[in-house]
Amino acid sequence: MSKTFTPANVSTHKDASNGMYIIIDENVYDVTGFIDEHPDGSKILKRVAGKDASKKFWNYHNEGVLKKYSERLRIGSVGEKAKL
Ligand code: HEM
Repeated sequence: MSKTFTPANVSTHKDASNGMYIIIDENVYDVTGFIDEHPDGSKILKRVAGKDASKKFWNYHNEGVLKKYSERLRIGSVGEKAKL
């Protein structure tokens, strides 16, 4: 299932109480259940929860990482209007 989120909506998902979402390019990922598995640790991911992390993501990963994890973590995309 794919939803459309506004950046403002994603920004409310910044800690465990409401789930942790991050934006990479035009997509939204729910990393709540992934944070403790992240190979470089949870801290760095918690710091960008609720935000657009595209620049940082592409500093450290390649397309293959997104391909591998998209099916599990992608929950939708960023659009002008939230269709929740
Ligand atoms: C959907 C989100 C993310 C996924 C699925 C993910 C996955 C991974 C994986 C699989 C690795 C191991 C190295 C590799 O296979 O390339 C890794 C390393 C790393 N990740 Fe992430 N990551 C995510 C988001 C982020 C974000 C937002 C940041 C920074 C704010 C970050 C920072 C790092 C760093 C610094 C490393 C270590 C790179 C290195 O050793 O060269 N990651 N991540």
